Order: sequence, then structure tokens, then C-alpha cells
Amino acid sequence: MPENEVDETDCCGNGCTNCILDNPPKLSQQALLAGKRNVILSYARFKMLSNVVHNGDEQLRLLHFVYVASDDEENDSILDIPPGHHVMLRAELAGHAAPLLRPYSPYWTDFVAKEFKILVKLQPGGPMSDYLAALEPLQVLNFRGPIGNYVHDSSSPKSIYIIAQGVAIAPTLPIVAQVLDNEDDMSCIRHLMCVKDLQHVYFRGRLLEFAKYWNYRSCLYLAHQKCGCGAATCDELCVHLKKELRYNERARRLRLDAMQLAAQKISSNQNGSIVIIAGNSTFQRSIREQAIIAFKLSDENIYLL
Ligand SMILES: Cc1cc2nc3c(=O)[nH]c(=O)nc-3n(C[C@H](O)[C@H](O)[C@H](O)COP(=O)(O)OP(=O)(O)OC[C@H]3O[C@@H](n4cnc5c(N)ncnc54)[C@H](O)[C@@H]3O)c2cc1C
Repeated sequence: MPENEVDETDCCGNGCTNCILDNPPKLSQQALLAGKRNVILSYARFKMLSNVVHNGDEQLRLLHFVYVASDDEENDSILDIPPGHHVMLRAELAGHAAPLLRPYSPYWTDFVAKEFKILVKLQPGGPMSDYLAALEPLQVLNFRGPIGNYVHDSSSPKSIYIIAQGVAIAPTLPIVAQVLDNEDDMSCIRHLMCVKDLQHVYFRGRLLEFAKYWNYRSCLYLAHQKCGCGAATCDELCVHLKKELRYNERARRLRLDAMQLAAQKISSNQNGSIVIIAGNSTFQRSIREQAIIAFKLSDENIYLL
């Protein structure tokens, strides 16, 4: 059986937007070109290198994994998880008759060293969360992928609107980096983060590094941020909010809606626009509707991660 083939037992049953049954792990173009094998196409063993608390929040963990080769394996492989794709974690847990499957979206991958990192928000009482919370370095887990349908074509520059909710900012980072790291890519990015307040903005330093590029701009939408100005809403021009922001950070104390999205419209004349939405399914549905109103886009230009 081809190593990227799937059957019903590969589905986690959570109704993911990009279910593995509709998006089986794709053969890697880069691996084919390099004459190498992508190690993660069927379940592969990955050793955990670290399990680190993020942003001072015990419920948030940065997990780092490296591929474990078998003793007789030749060194003819790579790890290709393209931006915007996720992987499936399979774990056999005590008290569960069948293996437990949960998808996770890497925010960093090393193609040659065969390593990747994920940001995990532990869900209270969730079986995979309990398992991951207690994981010690050197424990070995099984992952498979890459799963997804987002493809970026650098030869056709676009206006790219990336809208992320909370921790789902993580899988959007490689999508941004893919554009900014290629100086021939003329695409322009608007990276819009929807979070409760500034405490819940993750990878803030990384966003500021991105902001050095001419074709990138971000904005934080803070639905419940308090501000000394006492007004119902304000933005980075407010002296009180500005004190809480880092250099050049842009923020609005309100929810992102169609009107706010339209105000983020990129003025340059690109080959069309796409919208990428990362977050839970309720968020994806709601932002998709707002994006259709704001940018008059059709469904094929909207990617849900
Ligand atoms: C494509 C995809 C990519 C994902 N990538 C990541 C990732 O990179 N990092 C990450 O932490 N999680 C990610 N998730 C969610 C992850 O797969 C698990 O659902 C999560 O870790 C909880 O698993 P669990 O077994 O502990 O709890 P479950 O038994 O699945 O859930 C326990 C409780 O938490 C609730 N819950 C589960 N997930 C969420 C959520 N996101 N927001 C609010 N409530 C929730 C459930 O409704 C339930 O009440 C992704 C999900 C999808 C579909």
C-alpha cells in the first residue's frame, strides 16, 4: 500500500476543516526533486527534545521533536511539512481502546535535521492534553502528515490577508516567513491577530522581526483589553495604550469585523487577494463571512487552516 494512503481509522473524528480523509499526506515535491524520502508520510517516530512553558502560562507548551531513524535506515530522507499544513499525532493511552488521534500545526520545521516544533494549548480534561503535559524529554511519539491544501505560488504575487485567533497564530508564522524569506516574492501580507488582550499575543518578538520587511504589516485586535483612557475603543494613537505596546506595534481595542478588514485593504496592484484563516471552526466561519463582505472574494480564495 502507498505510504501516503489513508483509511477511516486515520481520521480523528473531530470534524476538522481539512480532514485527513479528504487531504491525505501529500508526496513532497521538494523531496522528489532532491531524490529523498519524506519521513513523515506514514507514521514515523519522533523523540521529544523539550517541553517548555510559553509566555509564563503553564497551559501553553512549546514542544520540540526530532525524527528517530531505525538502526538500518540509510540517510536518504528529509522532513517536509509545508507552511499551512498540520500533522496527526497518534498515541496509545491507558483506558482508551483505540489509539487517540489529534492534529497539531508546526510553527517551525527543519527540513534537513528532521525536527519540528508545535505550540500546544492544553485543554483541561482533554486526554491528549493530559498526556502531552506530562511528557518528559526523550519520550518517543508517532506523527504523520503533512495534511492540508494551502499552496503558495511565489511567481504570482498576491495580497495575502492572514487572520489568526489566539494560539492559532503558530501555523501562520511559516506562511509569512515563506514570503518574506524570498526577496523575489512581491506578495504583500496583512497579518491580523484576534486575541483577548496583550497577555494573549504569542510570538510578539517574531512579529516585530517580520515588521522590518517592506511587504508586511500586522495589527492586533484586542477584544477585552482594558485601557487607562477609559474609552470603549482606542488604538495605538492612544497615549495610554501606546505605553503597553512595543515599538511600531499596531493595535485596536475592538473585535475584527468586515469594516475593520476593509480598512486593512492592501492598495498595491497585486494579482488578486487571498485570505488565510487560522482558529477554531466557529472563528473560521465567522471571519470567512466577514472577509467575503470586505473583499468580495469567492471561496476558492479563502483557505481555512
Ligand atoms: C487542523 C488542526 C490543527 C490543530 N493544531 C493545534 C496546535 O498546533 N496546537 C494546539 O494546541 N491544538 C491544535 N489543535 C487542537 C488539537 O488537535 C486538540 O484538539 C487539542 O490539543 C485538545 O485535545 P485533547 O485530546 O486534549 O482534548 P479534547 O478531548 O479534544 O477536548 C477537550 C475539551 O476541550 C475543548 N477543546 C478542544 N480544542 C479546543 C480549542 N482549540 N479551543 C477551545 N476548546 C477546545 C473540547 O471541545 C473539549 O471540551 C488543532 C486542531 C486542528 C483541527
